[in-house]
Formats: sequence, C-alpha cells, structure tokens
Amino acid sequence: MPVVIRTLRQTVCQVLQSTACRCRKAALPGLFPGPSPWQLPADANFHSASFSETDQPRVLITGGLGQLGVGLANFLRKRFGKDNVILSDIRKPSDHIFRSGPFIYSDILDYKNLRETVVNHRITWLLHYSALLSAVGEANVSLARAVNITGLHNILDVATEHNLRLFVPSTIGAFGPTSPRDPTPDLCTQRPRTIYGVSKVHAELMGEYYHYRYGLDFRCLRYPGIISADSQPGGGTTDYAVQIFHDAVKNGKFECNLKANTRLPMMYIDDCIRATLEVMEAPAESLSMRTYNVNAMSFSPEELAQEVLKHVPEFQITYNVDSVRQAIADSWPMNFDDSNARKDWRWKHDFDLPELVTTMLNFHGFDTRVAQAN
Ligand SMILES: NC(=O)C1=CN([C@@H]2O[C@H](COP(=O)(O)OP(=O)(O)OC[C@H]3O[C@@H](n4cnc5c(N)ncnc54)[C@H](O)[C@@H]3O)[C@@H](O)[C@H]2O)C=CC1
Ligand SMILES: CC(=O)[C@H](N)C(=O)O
Repeated sequence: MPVVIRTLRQTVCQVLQSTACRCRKAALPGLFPGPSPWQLPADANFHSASFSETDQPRVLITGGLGQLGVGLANFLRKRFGKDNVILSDIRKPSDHIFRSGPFIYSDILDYKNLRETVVNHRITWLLHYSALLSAVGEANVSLARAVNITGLHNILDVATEHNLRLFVPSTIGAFGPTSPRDPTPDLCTQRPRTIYGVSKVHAELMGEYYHYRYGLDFRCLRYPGIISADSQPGGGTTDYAVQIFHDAVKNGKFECNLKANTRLPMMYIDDCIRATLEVMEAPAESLSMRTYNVNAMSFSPEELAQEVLKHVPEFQITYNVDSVRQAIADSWPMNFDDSNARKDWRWKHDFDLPELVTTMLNFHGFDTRVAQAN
C-alpha cells in the first residue's frame, strides 16, 4: 500500500477512535450507580487493573459451583496460577473445592457485592456462568428471568465499568423451532420458546451491543450439551447424556427422558473448557464475530446407547419421555455449524463419540479394555 494512503488511513482511524472514545465517555454517565470511571478525568481511571498492568489475567467465575465452573477453574488455575482464579457462587462449596483455591460468595443480583468483588480482587477477566438452565427455567420462570436477565445486566455494567474481558456462554437453546436445525449456522432466525433460550438471545445481543456501543470486550460461545464425568448437570434437556454413564456402570440399565431418535449437538467438558480459553485468548482482530457456535458431535439416545453397549454388553435402555424436555429438544438444533469458529480462531474438538464413551466409562470405574477383550 503506498505510504500516502497508509498515512491517510491511519489519520482517519485515529480521528474515528478519538471520536468513538468521546462518545463512549459522554454516553455512560448515569449508567452506573455511584462515581464511575467515566465521570472522572480520563487519567484518573485508576480502579481497573488493565491487562498491561498485570502479567496474568485475574479471573472471576460466577455460578462456579455448577456443572462447568469447577473444571474451568482447575484448568485456568494450572494456566494462570491458583490465586489468580476466583470461583464464586451463592451456594456453599464442598471442603474439597474450598481447599483447592480461592472461593467467595457472590450473588450476581447484588450489584454492590459484585462491584466490591471486582475491585477488591483486581479482576480483569469475568467468566459469567450463573444461570438457570432450560428445564429448571421452565419450572421457575420468574427466578430464571431474574438470574438470567437482570443478573446479566449487572454483569455487563460491572464489566464495562471496570474494563473487563467478559465471557458469557450461550447455548444451542438460543435457537427455536423456526431456526434451521440441520445444520444451524451462527446467523439465522432465533425465536426460542424457553425462558432460558430467550434470556440467552438477550445476552448475545446485549453483549454485542455493549461491545459496539461502549467497547466492552465481550466474547460468547454457544455451547452444545456438555458431558462431564465428575460434576452433575444443573437441570437441562441434555442431562440424560451425563446420567446414562452413571446408571450404565452402576445398574447396567438406564431410563431415558427423551425419545430414542432425538438428535442433539454434544461436547465433552475438556473440549468445552479448552474452547472457552481459546476464544478468551484469541487476538481481537481474529474475531469476525463476538458470538460463535462451537461443536464436537451430534447423537441421539439410541446411538449413544449403541456405543455404550459395545463396552457394557448387558446394558439396557428404556424410554419414559418427559414432555417438557422433549418439546424443548425438538425445537433445538440437530447439528451445529461451527465453521466460523474453526476458521477464525482455529477451533478443533478432540473428543468424538467413541472417545467420549470410553473416557466416561473409565472415569466411572469401568475398564473398557477388559470389556472389549471379552
Ligand atoms: N451444562 C451445559 O450443558 C451447558 C451450559 N451452558 C451455560 O454454561 C453456564 C454454566 O452452566 P452449568 O455449570 O451447567 O450450570 P449449572 O446450572 O450447573 O450452574 C449454575 C450455577 O449458577 C448459580 N447461581 C444461581 N443463581 C445465582 C445467583 N443469583 N448468583 C450467583 N450464582 C447463581 C447456581 O448456584 C449454580 O451453581 C450457564 O450459563 C449455561 O447456560 C450452555 C450450554 C450448555
Ligand atoms: C444445552 C444446554 O444449554 C443445557 N445443557 C440444557 O440442556 O439446558
């Protein structure tokens, strides 16, 4: 590119950036309770430790005692140091979790408490995991609305106020019966019919709005159903794919609450946690979007049962369909198109169905090598 054009381009960019900066400061007074950095002179923005000030991110995980948070904290602690990753929740942690690294009480509905936590612990990354999932959300819509929507507003405000990098997981549940289901691309109709799905579409849109309007470093992945061995699911539609392994090993049989041919996108927890760290560490210029589908595999209960049967020959599956969960599953994607994540930040899953099944059975104490040799 000729030097003159390059210089002109840089000048235009600088002007645009300084205008954007002024707009952002002008727009924010009044958005946050109490004195906010935006109401102070620019050089007095002292209470957010920016990335350049610290070697490692200082991470806060909200809703960290659910299915995904503890595994995520363990992974991030290996990478960034134990004391740099704080797990938080409104529930009481087990002794083991309490001893394994910093844990604090934090209710996302209490803005002052959230702000105190971010300030006192000099947080730079916020991974926001608190939520009510699809099935429990339908059983308690007003609580789901409060936690998933009002709570998210607090998270967006505190993250913007303190210049945090913010990760909010979305879900296959952010799509609905009018979305293309096989496959479901990143950008398409999203008209979910659960409070969970509606709140997640809201989170995606609000996060992107804050990104474009205030410069918030918002990053979001739509996870498929996540399968974990050492943590229990919190009341979702894909929970059967975790429970089946416990029951196969313990009782040799499993009663499934979805129909045999209900196909849904799924992922092993190690892939999910790695995807989360990878998108958090991706250079901003590699992200052509702020909300990405990520996927690993798709299967139905009968296909999962067939794979379990290869290792546990006496295994039996029966079906007792839960109409609420079935209606939800029938409106969700069957296959998830995550080609943008694979292209932009080189997402690649490690676990397909056979590896998932052997890993889960081995974790539950079932020796798959012995079973296959017999
Ligand atoms: N597990 C999965 O298959 C998938 C999970 N996700 C998302 O990942 C995130 C984490 O999911 P899970 O760990 O499975 O959820 P979970 O339901 O197991 O855990 C959620 C946690 O949020 C906490 N919580 C509830 N109200 C709170 C409040 N007022 N303040 C602070 N914490 C509160 C609960 O105590 C619970 O420990 C959620 O946002 C979920 O939507 C997305 C797709 C799939
Ligand atoms: C896929 C999800 O978001 C969750 N596991 C649920 O089933 O609600």
